[in-house]
Parts: sequence; C-alpha cells; structure tokens
Amino acid sequence: MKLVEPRHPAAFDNNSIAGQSYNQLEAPICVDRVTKEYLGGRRTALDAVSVDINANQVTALIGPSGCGKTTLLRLIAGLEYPTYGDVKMHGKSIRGPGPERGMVFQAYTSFPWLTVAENVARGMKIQGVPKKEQQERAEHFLRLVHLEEFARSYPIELSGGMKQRVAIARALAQNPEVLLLDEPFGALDAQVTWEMEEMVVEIIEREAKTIILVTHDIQEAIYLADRIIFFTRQPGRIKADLQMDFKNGRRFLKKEDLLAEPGYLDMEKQLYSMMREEIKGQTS
Ligand SMILES: Nc1ncnc2c1ncn2[C@@H]1O[C@H](COP(=O)(O)OP(=O)(O)OP(=O)(O)O)[C@@H](O)[C@H]1O
Repeated sequence: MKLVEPRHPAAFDNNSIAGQSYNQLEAPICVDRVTKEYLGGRRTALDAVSVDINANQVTALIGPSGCGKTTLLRLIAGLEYPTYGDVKMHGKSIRGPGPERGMVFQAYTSFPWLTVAENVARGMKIQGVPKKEQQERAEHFLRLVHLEEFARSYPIELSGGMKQRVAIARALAQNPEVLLLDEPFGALDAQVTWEMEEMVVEIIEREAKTIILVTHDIQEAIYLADRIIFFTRQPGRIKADLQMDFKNGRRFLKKEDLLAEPGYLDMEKQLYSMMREEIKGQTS
C-alpha cells in the first residue's frame, strides 16, 4: 500500500501573500455568522454559518443540492457578499477576488486562442510575473498535472479531463494560498474523475495549499478531505463538522487503499445517512 506521511507545517515554505509571509498555523479563512439571502430576502441560501478553515488542509463542503455550498465558496472567493456577517482572510474582510484565492470551476474555462502553456501563464502575466518565471512556473505546473507534452497544444485538442487539468495548473501557477474547487470533476466521467482525484492527492503533497472543495460526491469528499463540513438542506446551516481521524493524517495515492482502511465504511455510512435525512427530512 502506497501511503504518504503528513508533512509538518514548518516544511511548507513557499507561501506568501503579495510577498508577505503569514502564520502557517493560523486559520486563514474565517466565516463569521454569515447569512446569504437572495431575491430580496425571499430565499435564504446560508443561515448564520460560522466556520474557520484551517491552513494546509483540505476541507470539503458537502450536503444536498441547494444547501449553499457554492454560495459559501463564492463568498470566500469574493464573487459575492454576505447579507449579514463577514468572511475574513487573515483577519481582513474579503471585498472581492484576489490572487491569494484561486478558483477552479466545474465548467472548463480555458482561453481557446491560447496554447496550453499560455493558458497556464495567463494569470501570472496579469500579476506581472517576469516572462522567464512565467515559463518556468508554467512548465512546473504542467508537469505536476502530467500535461508537459501538451504545452504547445490548443484547448480544442484536449479532452475534458485534460482541460480541467489546465485549469488546475493555471490556478496553482498563480501561487494562491487558498485553492477553491467548485465541483471540479463534476463534468467528467467516472474513470477520469478517479484519475483526477488521485492527481489532486499528489498535488496536495507537493504544494502547500489550503484547499476548499465543493462536491456532492461522498467518496470523493472522504478520499480528498481532512475535514468534511456537512450542510443541512436549504437554508444551509452546518449539520456536522467531521475530522477524517480514521486516516491518521495519511494521504492515499491509490483510492482503493483508502477504501480498505478500517473506519472508511463507517464514515461513508454516516455521510449517506446524513444525506438521506436531509433529502427526505427523515431521521433514520
Ligand atoms: N443568484 C441567485 N439568485 C437566486 N437564488 C440563488 C442564486 N444563487 C443561488 N441561489 C439559491 O441559493 C441556494 C443555494 O445555492 P447553491 O448553488 O449555493 O447550492 P449548492 O449546495 O451549491 O447546490 P448544488 O449542489 O445543486 O450545486 C439555492 O436555493 C439556489 O437556488
């Protein structure tokens, strides 16, 4: 069985926000009593949600459709604002998107007129990263997502899974402290999803990142996350905040190794029954 031992946070040394170092152990994102209403208050997507997102962990947001997962991610991305409450990054209210928060969406978002390498470099160009460094970082991240041979191809030549790897490489190349993944594999078929999940485990091991993952897939959440926040059906409130203690801090490069781990099935059963409670409004 191939396991990856957890690294001490002190081992992570390449994070900075606009060149400033930050405390690795502090929770970078703080969601403080956030309510989000739409339609002039006729629809409440999130109701008084409070949660601190820990550094260098993968936190999965899961729950029934419409429970506000994407809304919370968009609030953290700064694409929307809370109706009440506050979302802070390192103590400062989030007032819009920023390079320290990279986002990958479900839909492919490549620029079709740029090569794969140019797509990956695009965000860095906007950030003003020198050209040579853009190229080096693009090469590094294309290797990380196993697309180095496609650097000169155009997005139209790629499969859906490959396009999504480009989107992940582009987000990572901008060196965000926090990576926000909104159902990144939702449009992919089962086999590609599985390969992508294993690739994300490799990435988590190599790059020090705080990752927030929205998913509707229970197995994916357990496989990738250190912690799962489960939301009630609309209006979204936190139903459970679960640490994946049964993994003992290990990450599994092969998904089947996790499935064989004692404690995995209990966690899966617990999440399925919580999902059933929320979907059906039943208690058993
Ligand atoms: N712009 C909007 N205008 C009106 N209602 C909205 C808007 N965005 C989201 N909502 C509503 O807020 C609620 C939460 O939506 P959200 O997309 O965050 O849920 P979700 O948990 O991500 O759902 P899914 O798993 O189906 O993607 C839903 O009832 C949705 O219809």
